[in-house]
Amino acid sequence: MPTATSPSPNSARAPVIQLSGIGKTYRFHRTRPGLRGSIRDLFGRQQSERAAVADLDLTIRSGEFVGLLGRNGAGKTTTLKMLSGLLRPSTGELRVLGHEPYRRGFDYLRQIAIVLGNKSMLWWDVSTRSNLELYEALYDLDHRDFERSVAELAEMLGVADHLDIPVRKLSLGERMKCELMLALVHRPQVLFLDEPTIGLDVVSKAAIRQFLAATCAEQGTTIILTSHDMDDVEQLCQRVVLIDHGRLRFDGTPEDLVRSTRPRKTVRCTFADPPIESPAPDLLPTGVSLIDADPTSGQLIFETERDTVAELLARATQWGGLVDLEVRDAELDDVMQAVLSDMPTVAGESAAGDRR
Ligand SMILES: Nc1ncnc2c1ncn2[C@@H]1O[C@H](COP(=O)(O)OP(=O)(O)OP(=O)(O)O)[C@@H](O)[C@H]1O
Repeated sequence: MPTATSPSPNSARAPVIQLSGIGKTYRFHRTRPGLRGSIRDLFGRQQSERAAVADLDLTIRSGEFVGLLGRNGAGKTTTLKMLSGLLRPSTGELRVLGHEPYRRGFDYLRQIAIVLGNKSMLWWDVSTRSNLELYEALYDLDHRDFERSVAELAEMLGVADHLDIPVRKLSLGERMKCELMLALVHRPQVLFLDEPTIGLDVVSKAAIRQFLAATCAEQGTTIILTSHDMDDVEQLCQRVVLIDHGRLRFDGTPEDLVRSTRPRKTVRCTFADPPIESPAPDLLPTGVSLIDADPTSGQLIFETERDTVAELLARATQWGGLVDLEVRDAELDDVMQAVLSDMPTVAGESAAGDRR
């Protein structure tokens, strides 16, 4: 399990988001089971608390596209909610664009946007255009700038034909694109995305990823994304921040995460006529292992240290009949699976007092 943090590749740019010792503890009450339990609850409820985020230090710079990763319950949404001002941190100092987000000052809100994949910000009974016009009034946008933004966003997202249809009649993919339009119509500097591609088909996912990549690259928008879809992360994020039980476990590039977790390379050799199914270990360079052999397709798959790849390729060429080969790092998906299954599953909950 990697614990190291590596410096951001964008360290020359201005910090936009700064978290120092940020923690969030939820307080809630537990209900007792059964009728007797409900009656006892009337006279005093069991209080509990859960530390969802603890001691988080992080700096994110202008124009970065950062993936906030972790398994279910790791504290990603809580972190995004603190960043966007929906929640106030219990401890620590948090600044986004120089503002304390929880104050929800208008100056701050007009510079950010949040898109929650499982919660709509659009008003369902009216069209997307009406929703956009509401935002135009809310943010007091210049009408010509607004029209230009709407036209550009609609073209980039391919939703020009859907703008005048009531939101409830849109498909999930169409609605998600309209959610993004609504979030970006006032040209925010920072965009928070919580699972924006959840439940979408491959075509819609690809369109949204392309749009987000262009928004970050062309507009310079700083984007923080949480997603369980590692293709989102691999294709979009220059940096990944891995949290577990609300604590920072890794901060670096996706490539660094892969290398520090699964440093070995996979070499897939395809032979016209597979020469060996289970090669004797002395046929392979030291440190190379055969992890799969498929005589039907003629494929042999090896795992090897980086510096043994060339030697393995030289041997494979000598075996004859080599028609194709592929050398690659482990997939981010496999890496995340390895990293997450490595982490202990303790619940960060404690009784805060029992007012019986
Ligand atoms: N309002 C709340 N009251 C009490 N506990 C909460 C509340 N909201 C979240 N939690 C708890 O805080 C922890 C972190 O939740 P959070 O939603 O931030 O996780 P997450 O990483 O976004 O998970 P997922 O990937 O499943 O969305 C979880 O254990 C969750 O049960």
